[in-house]
Amino acid sequence: QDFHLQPTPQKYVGSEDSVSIPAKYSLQVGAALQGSAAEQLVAGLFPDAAVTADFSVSIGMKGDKSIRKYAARIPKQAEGYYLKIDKEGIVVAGADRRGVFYGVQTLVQLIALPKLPLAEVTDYPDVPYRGVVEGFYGVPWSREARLSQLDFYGRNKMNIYIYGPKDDPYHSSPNWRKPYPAQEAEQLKELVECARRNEVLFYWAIHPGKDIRWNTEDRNLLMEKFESMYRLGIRAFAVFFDDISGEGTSAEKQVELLNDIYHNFVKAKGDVAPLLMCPTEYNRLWTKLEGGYLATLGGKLHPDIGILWTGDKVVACIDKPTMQFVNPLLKRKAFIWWNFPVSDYVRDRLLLGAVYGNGTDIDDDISAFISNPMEHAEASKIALFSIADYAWNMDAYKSDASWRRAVRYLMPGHAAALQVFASHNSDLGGNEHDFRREESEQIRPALERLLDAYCREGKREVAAASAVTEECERMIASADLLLASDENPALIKEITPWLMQFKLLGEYGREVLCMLAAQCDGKKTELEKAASHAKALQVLMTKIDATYNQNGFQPGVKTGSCHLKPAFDRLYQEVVRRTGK
Ligand SMILES: CC(=O)N[C@H]1c2[nH]c(C(=O)Nc3ccccc3)c[n+]2[C@H](CO)[C@@H](O)[C@@H]1O
Repeated sequence: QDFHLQPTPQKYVGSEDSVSIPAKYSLQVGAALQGSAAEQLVAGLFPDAAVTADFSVSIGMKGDKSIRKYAARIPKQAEGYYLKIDKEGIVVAGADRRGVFYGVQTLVQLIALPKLPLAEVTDYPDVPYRGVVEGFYGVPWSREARLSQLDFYGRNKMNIYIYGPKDDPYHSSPNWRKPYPAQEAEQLKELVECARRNEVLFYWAIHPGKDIRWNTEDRNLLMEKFESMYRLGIRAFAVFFDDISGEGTSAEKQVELLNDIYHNFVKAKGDVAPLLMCPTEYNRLWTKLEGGYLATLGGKLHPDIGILWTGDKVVACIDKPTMQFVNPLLKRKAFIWWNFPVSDYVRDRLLLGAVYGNGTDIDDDISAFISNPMEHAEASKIALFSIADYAWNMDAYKSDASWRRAVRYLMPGHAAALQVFASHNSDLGGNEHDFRREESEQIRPALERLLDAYCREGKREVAAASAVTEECERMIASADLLLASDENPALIKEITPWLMQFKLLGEYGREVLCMLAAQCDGKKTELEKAASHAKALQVLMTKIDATYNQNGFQPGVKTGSCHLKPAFDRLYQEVVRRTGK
């Protein structure tokens, strides 16, 4: 099998045999699916159905007559589906509406193969809610980026998106009390419809805690804001109380507000998804058990209200002990808000590395696993692809393989080049949350051998030098290939400053290795030539760092900063020292 379904299904039984969908086929779609996203997806896949034909396509939900023969094969889990492809036809039988949609999404992937394999897929998600919270500080995503994200979530079986950009003044202070202006309102309506087409629950979050007053006026203003969002088509709501101080932090007042919203808005409307809240104490490190904040939430917040949690720290991987601490306090399964690949506290870096470190035994302990991504929407898809894979089927999750599939998914025509770039743009460097990621792992041993041999003994370890030189050549070529590519313009636009810096870093590394060779061989003229080029490249990297991405927090453009750049700088200094310059 030379393909991999995304996310990895719970059970796939395929065969080498295949079938071609004949020109004449019949199509049956269960009545309950009328107007659904699944029906729209199927209509695009099978536009020319005949009334009768030998080859039949049957798409239905549990209870539909069209798939009753397969009812027993439908998984009992919510959003599960059974998919069968044989010589006589295709069946997609879903446990529910979203399950049908996911079964059709899997069919879309199989139909895209060179040959449609005969297969049976029995599949369902491990985690009920899987998706994204646009919850970062910094430039909120654009309309185009959000539309692209929602389509991506539909294809990757993510079912939730929470709109909560910290720097949207109508989500947070000062304008959370005010309705959106007309243009923004229209864009939100458009997003809600796009989410529906992708079977994504569109949550709108409010962040009132910075200046909320616990009085009737603000209560009414908040309720009216929710009403105005409801009129835009939003049917899922959240209240965030993170990163605030003052009277907004009162657990009792937060509980009273949330329960009021639950009873008098969510239940009253009857068609609104479960209410969610982000607590002020949203991670273990900040929990003051003696203060009773979490105990108050756990004991008094209506049990149907979901409570978000970032883990043992603001930025931390999630494991069984994490959940064993928080769930008893909240008296419910926490709704995980994973602060990765968010980079709003290391804005000079791109976090393009693999998704790893979370427990694969926590599927029964969490009600959700949602990711807080980077302001770079397209680049975030590398991590989001794997988060979708992990949350759908934890047992099958293989971090590195998923990461490579994610890279290929984003740029199939330049996967090798993007993989080189991503492998050296993953660590955060020193940061306030002490959260680090692996970077440059494959070349790291050669770097260490090269450094050790030269810095300790003044020797050029030939094999290591050759490996590092080859990596520098790969860096230079990859940067050029990606900068010249028009395969994924949104991605290239986001990462161009880092690609420019990455190419310079590759050239710098190559020149430093020339310096080292010339010094070892006693070639003075070559050494001087390489040294002056390396120095010029240092100046150019400094200029890039001072020119691009000049945000007010962590300005600049860092790349290969965990192992590559430090090693090249160390070697440069050592050559200079050894030549007595
Ligand atoms: C729940 C949560 O993570 N809230 C915010 C958040 N808060 C923090 C803090 O570190 N907040 C903080 C630190 C010190 C003092 C007050 C607040 C990080 N993050 C995320 C990552 O930067 C950020 O994207 C997010 O909006």
